[in-house]
Amino acid sequence: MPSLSALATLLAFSDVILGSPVDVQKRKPFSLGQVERKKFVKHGPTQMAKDLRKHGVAVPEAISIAAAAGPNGSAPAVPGDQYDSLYLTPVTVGSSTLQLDFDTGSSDLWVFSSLQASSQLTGHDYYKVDASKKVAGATWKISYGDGSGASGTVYADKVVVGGVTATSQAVEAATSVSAAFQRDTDTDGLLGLAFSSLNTIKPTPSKTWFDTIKGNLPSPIFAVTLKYHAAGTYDFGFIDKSKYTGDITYVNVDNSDGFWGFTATGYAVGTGAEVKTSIPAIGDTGTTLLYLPTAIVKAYYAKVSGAKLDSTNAGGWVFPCSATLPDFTATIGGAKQVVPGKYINYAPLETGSTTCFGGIQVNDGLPFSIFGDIFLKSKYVVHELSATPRLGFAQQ
Ligand SMILES: Cc1noc(C)c1CN(C)Cc1cc2n(n1)CCN(c1cc(N)ncn1)C2
Repeated sequence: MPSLSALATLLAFSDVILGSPVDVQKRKPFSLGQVERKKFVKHGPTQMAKDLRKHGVAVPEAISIAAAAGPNGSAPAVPGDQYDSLYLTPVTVGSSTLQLDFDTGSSDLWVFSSLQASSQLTGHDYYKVDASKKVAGATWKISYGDGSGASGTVYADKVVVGGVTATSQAVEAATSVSAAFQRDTDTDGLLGLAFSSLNTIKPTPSKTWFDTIKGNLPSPIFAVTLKYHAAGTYDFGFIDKSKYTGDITYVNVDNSDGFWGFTATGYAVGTGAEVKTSIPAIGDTGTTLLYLPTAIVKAYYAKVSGAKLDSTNAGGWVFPCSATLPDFTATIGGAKQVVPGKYINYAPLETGSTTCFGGIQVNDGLPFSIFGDIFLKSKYVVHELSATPRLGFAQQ
């Protein structure tokens, strides 16, 4: 077994020793300016593993183990309230540690900041901006599906998640946030994990944190393990077999609109037969519920005693909190993904109410279905940001 230093030497001359055939174009002499990459901290074994793989050389176990222990990271996803309305993860931004909502349905890393009126900051941790890090002329403004939103200016600063550091990440410092965010004193901002094409910074969009650091991971992946009324994890750069059962089923992603898009091919309610139908959808950790076509939602609540659509008072499908809810199954990549019925009771309409709001609601007005937290919290979901992006689903 060659030593790590021997492998380092090997790799230092890998282009020569491995003799990878090089197709040298006949061209005029030219020189390429070297620009040092400052964006992240390198990890030797990870780089070795990548270089060996690039040249088709089997990666020795010692390197694989060292790489797996490399700059990959794991961070907790803690429910923001007793109903799993959202999940929060600690992130170091500059010199502040903030609780951010990791959102695979958007692509801005924005934070409450010292630029806001102090009245907006009550109950929040916030980013203390450093004028020397301001990105001149850059602004941002984001609006979400529920009408909430925020806007502000941009700073280039250190952002650390689960021990993985981006040394100069675009940090979107809020100058103003909507009332919903002001009221939600648990959330100090969002960290977007959709595709960078959705980033709202003007005049030049920036990369998401994951896009910034993915090249320094053993693999360009992150895995989402949200849990029912419990803390889960966001893992970066590795797959943790202890977090799922059975196999991971992969599907190709359509990211043409910047989302983690996929198509489910059928559904079932409870023990009923599968109904084969195409369900265009996105995975979205920033959305609380599971939004589906009206026909599917009606078929589901037809099996719930006392369920009704109360658009006026409740804004959706409700049922007696005592109701027994059937499981919901979506077929994705040929695999049956089951959501336990009890996960589909989101919350009482208000504290003490005996009427509960459904975790499955209609996707009216949306161009696709949204597989939000109600679906995700029974799954282990691998997000692979490779040349052809993929999603992998497994049962927790
Ligand atoms: C939500 C929520 N529910 O109960 C509480 C508390 C909250 C958080 N609170 C009200 C404030 C808030 C509003 C939003 N968020 N947080 C997260 C981003 N939002 C998204 C993301 C996305 N991918 N898709 C749609 N909207 C809207």
